[in-house]
Amino acid sequence: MSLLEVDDVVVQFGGVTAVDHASFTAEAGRITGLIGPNGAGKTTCFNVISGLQRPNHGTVRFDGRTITRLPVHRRARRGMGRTFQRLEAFGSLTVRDNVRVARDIARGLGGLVRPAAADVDGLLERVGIAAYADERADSIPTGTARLLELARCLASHPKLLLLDEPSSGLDESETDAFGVLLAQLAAEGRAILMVEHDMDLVMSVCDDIHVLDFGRVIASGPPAEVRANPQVQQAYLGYSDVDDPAAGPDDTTVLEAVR
Ligand SMILES: Nc1ncnc2c1ncn2[C@@H]1O[C@H](COP(=O)(O)OP(=O)(O)OP(=O)(O)O)[C@@H](O)[C@H]1O
Repeated sequence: MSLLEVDDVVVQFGGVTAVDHASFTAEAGRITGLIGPNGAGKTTCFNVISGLQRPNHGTVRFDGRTITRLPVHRRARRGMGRTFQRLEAFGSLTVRDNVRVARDIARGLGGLVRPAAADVDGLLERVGIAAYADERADSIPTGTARLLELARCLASHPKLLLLDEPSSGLDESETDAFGVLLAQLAAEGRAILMVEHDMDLVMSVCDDIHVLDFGRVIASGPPAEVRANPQVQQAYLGYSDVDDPAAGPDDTTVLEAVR
């Protein structure tokens, strides 16, 4: 059984079908990519999983239980953590205090079993931003702020990490370090589900990838299989090297060109 199961989910906004009978999973100990062109429905799927958006149809199961109608805070209590495309840190607090607040909120959500207090400085060290501990959160670079979001998320000991464009704002070497960190976080047993536009990162760190297009899952599988899928190439660039093998770049370039 997968830690997260999204089953036949439909979300409609008026006449727009943002998610169209989408089914996919994320497994403990693995990094799963959710990719697709702009407007494909990735953020809406994240909202359905985290409880911000009620689906018109379909089911979300987490850790063996149906959570489709569970409010956000109860999902968090069960072990779901999320970072957002838009940064959510408290700008006037220091980086360290931001993580401290996240930790304290998570402990407050703890219900019968309060999670152990996370080691705040240890978390800053872990995501590589200890040098910014005493800086105000609104004064740090965007890439660092994304790592702060990750540290805040980790402070609640999530079983599932939902990461929305976590690498945007990171430079190349920071992205490489981030990839290593993700692999470690997954190896410790967490499930990571990531929406990410950096195809190099997606292809190098993900164990499984689901591709959305117009709200539908058009491909699921390991990176090499997804990268070679003509429907995926078509969805991204309106080009398939199966239609005309001589017409375009090789499939690595096709996906890299999306960035
Ligand atoms: N609250 C809303 N009201 C109306 N339409 C919406 C709403 N949220 C999303 N949509 C529409 O649903 C579709 C899917 O949007 P969504 O933001 O989930 O896509 P996405 O894959 O995350 O895109 P991006 O990569 O640009 O963030 C789009 O057509 C979008 O315009």
